[in-house]
Amino acid sequence: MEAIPPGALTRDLSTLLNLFDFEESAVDWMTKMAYEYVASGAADELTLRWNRQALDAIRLNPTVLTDVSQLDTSVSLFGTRLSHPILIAPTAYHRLMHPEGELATVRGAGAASALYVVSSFTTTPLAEIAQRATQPLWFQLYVRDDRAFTQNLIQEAEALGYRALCITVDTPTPGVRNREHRSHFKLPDDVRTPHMGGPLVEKKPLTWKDIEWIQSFAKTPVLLKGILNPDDAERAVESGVSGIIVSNHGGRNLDTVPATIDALPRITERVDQRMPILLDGGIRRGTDVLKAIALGASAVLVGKPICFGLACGGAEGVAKVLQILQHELELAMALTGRATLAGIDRSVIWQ
Ligand SMILES: Cc1cc2nc3c(=O)[nH]c(=O)nc-3n(C[C@H](O)[C@H](O)[C@H](O)COP(=O)(O)O)c2cc1C
Ligand SMILES: CCCCC(=O)C(=O)O
Repeated sequence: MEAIPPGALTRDLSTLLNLFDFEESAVDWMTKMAYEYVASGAADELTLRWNRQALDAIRLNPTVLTDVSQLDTSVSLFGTRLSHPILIAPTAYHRLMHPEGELATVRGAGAASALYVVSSFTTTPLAEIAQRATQPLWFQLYVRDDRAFTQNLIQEAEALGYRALCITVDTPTPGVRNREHRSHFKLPDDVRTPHMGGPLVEKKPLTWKDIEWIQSFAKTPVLLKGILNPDDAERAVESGVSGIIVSNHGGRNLDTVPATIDALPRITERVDQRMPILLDGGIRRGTDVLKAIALGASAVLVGKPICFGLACGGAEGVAKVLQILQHELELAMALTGRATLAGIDRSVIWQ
């Protein structure tokens, strides 16, 4: 790994005003390999681009002269009250982005009152993250062929106070990652993943039977991360899981699947309030959060911007990314005449 640039922990973030600024600045603070790993999408990166383009293409239909003097962005998920609906998506290898890795992320989450979904590929032990958490944590699970290992990992996370389990179901294999390969992605020797051992090279298929098996002993709510197909959403309801995350893995797995915001309305319709739906993919502006909620999401997650925030400024960078998005959401609510998240319905979308 190249040396961490001098002053890495004290750089000035005041000129970074939105999430795109963070991405642009992060290029200067990351190794080429780390930047390519985070920023790239699968194959021709069509889905990666569509995630953004589809959000941009949605126009808003504001209501004027409503009382927006008291904005309330809070939401309850599985019995936990959150002060805003913007969660940290699980992303691997934070020590590749900043020397403090996940310990910086969890401090940033605390400063921004954000729920943090910790990746199976964390480069910091789950216990150390939990020790420093002041906001709720969830755990993202990659199911390994060794099911006893998986069961132990789930039980370890639960015992440490992780409050929900997000099982990633869209990655029977990683996708075509040309940019990652071109930059010769390899974890530096001093960056380890204490809960995963090696990379994902699983042979035993993960199926609905495994989801039932996990639910037979899991004590915390189980969510499926990576649903795009309404039939799968229906099956998820039938399988008794507590929620789903509509996700195309940030455009990193199967290229040419639709933007998540385009997949959301059909899933919302099919699920018909039977469980909460979360969404990630391309959320960069407060208006994006508002659009996702209008189309049926209870909350959203952000992936790449958190990695870029971490690279630009450790905990402070993570907190600032989240605070910007949260503030932009408040402005979007005030300007569309919606004082609460419950008030953000489809009528806020220009049809
Ligand atoms: C660098 C990086 C690493 C990721 N690692 C994981 C992971 O370990 N587990 C997982 O379920 N998803 C992982 N994801 C996918 C994210 O959880 C999320 O679905 C996606 O990044 C959301 O899109 P966005 O980056 O446009 O916000 C990763 C994404 C990125 C960019
Ligand atoms: C095999 C997946 C590793 C982490 C991940 O989910 C990602 O890079 O998107």
